[in-house]
Amino acid sequence: MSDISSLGYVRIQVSDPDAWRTFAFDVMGFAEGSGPDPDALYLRMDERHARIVLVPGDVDRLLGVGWQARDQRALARVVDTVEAAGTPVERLPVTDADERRVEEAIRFTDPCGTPVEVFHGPVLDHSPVVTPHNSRFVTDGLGLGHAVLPVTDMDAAYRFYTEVLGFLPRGAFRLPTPPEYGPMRVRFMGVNPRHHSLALIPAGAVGDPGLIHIMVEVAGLDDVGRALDRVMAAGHPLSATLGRHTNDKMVSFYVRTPGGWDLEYGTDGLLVDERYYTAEEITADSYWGHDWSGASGA
Ligand SMILES: Cc1ccc(O)c(O)c1CC[C@@H]1C(=O)CC[C@]2(C)C(=O)CC[C@@H]12
Ligand SMILES: [Fe+2]
Repeated sequence: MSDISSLGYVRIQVSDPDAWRTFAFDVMGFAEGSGPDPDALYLRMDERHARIVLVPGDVDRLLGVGWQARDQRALARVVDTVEAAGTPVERLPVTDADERRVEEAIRFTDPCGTPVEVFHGPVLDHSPVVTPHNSRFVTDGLGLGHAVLPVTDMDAAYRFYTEVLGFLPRGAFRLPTPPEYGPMRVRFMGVNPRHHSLALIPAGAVGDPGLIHIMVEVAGLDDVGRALDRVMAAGHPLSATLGRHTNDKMVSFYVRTPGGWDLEYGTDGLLVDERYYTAEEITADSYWGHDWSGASGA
């Protein structure tokens, strides 16, 4: 198994924090978390201080994808294997670890330039998780959700995550592109029963924001439906309508965030049993729905 246990947090720079405040709390129903930066927005989902940290800045840009290791020994093994693979690793100073509300963290960039952090020892917030619309987020043992990243070199990135970091392949989706381009695949990887905590999508270049989407899971279809009602009422554009995916079986919709990337908001995700799972290639992204044509809501 991987020394990575789950997707712990994401840190993202945002150019329009005012729009984000309303979007995150009033519309998407995150609880307001806490943290040291009075200008940052802390999106809380569970007993962590924050799962999504939004830092105001000049452009919208992914600052770090934070992967959780079980303990300090697992983190030390990650340092060794990443350095042995030829990637320099930076140990974060205590002030940076404190800011992230973790005991210890490291940072490096993956082969396509995505900023990656690995940490252990999250500091918990035991106060009740009071979400504005009573949504309950599903994170126990599964992490915050999944991140989907654009990659310029799929083979290098896929090898790095699976062979260096030990992510488990959880199948692929062959994109419907003309045969002369050769096969282009979205690749999915997991580190726990959540079907995928990471997906990689082929991209010509990785420009800002450096992030395709973040998925968060809520406990029931009513949480998804009521969030969708609020999204439509607030006039946020849908990137994809409600639908059910063929691989993780999740019912979700995708809304364009003020940061120029999508938030996937879903429920009923598959829990993979590693004893029986074998990686597979899906031929459609969804059983129904997930209309990406932009006709609705945009
Ligand atoms: C196929 C799939 C299964 C489960 C997911 O959580 C998930 O995000 C996806 C990807 C959906 C979709 C796709 O397959 C084609 C390429 C798309 C449109 C993108 O560029 C972002 C989302 C991708
Ligand atoms: Fe997704």
